[in-house]
Amino acid sequence: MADGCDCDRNALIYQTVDAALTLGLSIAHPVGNTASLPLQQAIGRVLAEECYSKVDMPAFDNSAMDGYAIRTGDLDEGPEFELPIGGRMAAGDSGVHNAPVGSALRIFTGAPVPTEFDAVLMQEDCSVIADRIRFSRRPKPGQHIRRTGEDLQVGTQILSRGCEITAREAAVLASSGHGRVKVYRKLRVTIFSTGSELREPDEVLGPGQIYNSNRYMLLALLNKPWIDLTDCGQIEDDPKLLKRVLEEACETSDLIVTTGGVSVGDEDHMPRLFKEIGGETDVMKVAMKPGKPIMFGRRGDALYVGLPGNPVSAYVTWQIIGSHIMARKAGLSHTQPVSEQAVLAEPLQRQAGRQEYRPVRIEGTSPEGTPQLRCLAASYSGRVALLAQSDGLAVIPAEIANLPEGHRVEFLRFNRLF
Ligand SMILES: Nc1nc2c(c(=O)[nH]1)N[C@H]1C(S)=C(S)[C@@H](COP(=O)(O)OP(=O)(O)OC[C@H]3O[C@@H](n4cnc5c(N)ncnc54)[C@H](O)[C@@H]3O)O[C@H]1N2
Ligand code: MOO
Repeated sequence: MADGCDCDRNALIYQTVDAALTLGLSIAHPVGNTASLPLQQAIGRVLAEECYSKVDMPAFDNSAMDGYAIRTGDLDEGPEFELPIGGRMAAGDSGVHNAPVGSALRIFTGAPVPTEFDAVLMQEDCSVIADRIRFSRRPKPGQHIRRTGEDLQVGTQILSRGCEITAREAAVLASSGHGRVKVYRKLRVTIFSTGSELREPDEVLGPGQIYNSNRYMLLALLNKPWIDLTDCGQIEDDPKLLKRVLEEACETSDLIVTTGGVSVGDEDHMPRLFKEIGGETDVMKVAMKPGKPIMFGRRGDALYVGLPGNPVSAYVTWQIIGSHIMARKAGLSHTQPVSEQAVLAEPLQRQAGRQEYRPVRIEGTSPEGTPQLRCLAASYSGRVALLAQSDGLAVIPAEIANLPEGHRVEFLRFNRLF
């Protein structure tokens, strides 16, 4: 399949993926504004402050089990032990009790353990006869008691600035007494797809027309609680129109993401138009496959990322470069993709020159537990159906052309990308 991807004559004048990414991150300053929100409204947003626990966790000594609290000093030699039940303590009780010395306290999980009691017996280990308990194993002092502050002490840092408040962060914030938190304001992102050939998936296609897949791919990729998205849909390859939409988007957005029109054809207007509206271009071409014509730059505080039109190229360039620029701009601190090691299930020959991100499927697992990858096609930048059949991207360094079966490669799983 001819897809415009195999011309590497100019690869040496292109920027490397690492250099482009470093540059992109250096120009993506987090949005300045922050807001203090009630925790329930802050869920999904990006934390804009360091958070410290406001309480000891646990806040008081409490029982880890339903059973009986006792004083180990009350026990005689054994082998059988017996104590009267002298009181009762449930979760939410204050911890004040009237159990006389030498008696056990009926207790439930989460209930305060009064200081004079030093062990809790699980009820499964006791038999209850009338109002007495009998048990045969001597409990260790401290058994089944969760001590004040053993999880976290008041003042300990629980979260760093720049994390996304997902379920785990929300839980620790709530448990440590944070009813409000400071978050970055939502990132204002505008998207549009350039191309006169594009139609919506519910329309009838005319000659030379295709369905716009990049629009829906970006809508899905940018569906984040910390993004305020403006979708301008499809824009014809009309320079005047494209220029107006791009200029307006630069005035109202922190980030503009477009697809198509960044290559060298007569209808590829975006680099020139961005310059004409006063934009400064930082990167024009990257030595990556797919996706060598990716551009990004800035105009005032707004960043512009122009992705190539080919759908797989657009997806890959977004995942490898664009998404990290966006994440940094939104205030997120962890922006690098998480990769793992894998091996090729078959040999691979290719043309060296560009760092390649090839769609692969996990075929099996090696005896050492490493995923074995099968490459689905050598030429794929327009084959969007392939993405849905793949598990991730195998990263092939620019200088390598021949990779034998079993060769180790870096593997980016789709479900660990943005
Ligand atoms: N002479 C050269 N031609 C091309 C080069 C080159 O270096 N020299 N690079 C090729 C590579 S690589 C790519 S990738 C494409 C990128 O071109 P553009 O970003 O300008 O994209 P378009 O030409 O607008 O579209 C390319 C291709 O993708 C289809 N497309 C565009 N938008 C969508 C969409 N929203 N949904 C689905 N498909 C879309 C479009 O119809 C084209 O087939 O340039 C090569 N050419
Ligand atoms: O078809 Mo191109 O190399 O992917 O961006």
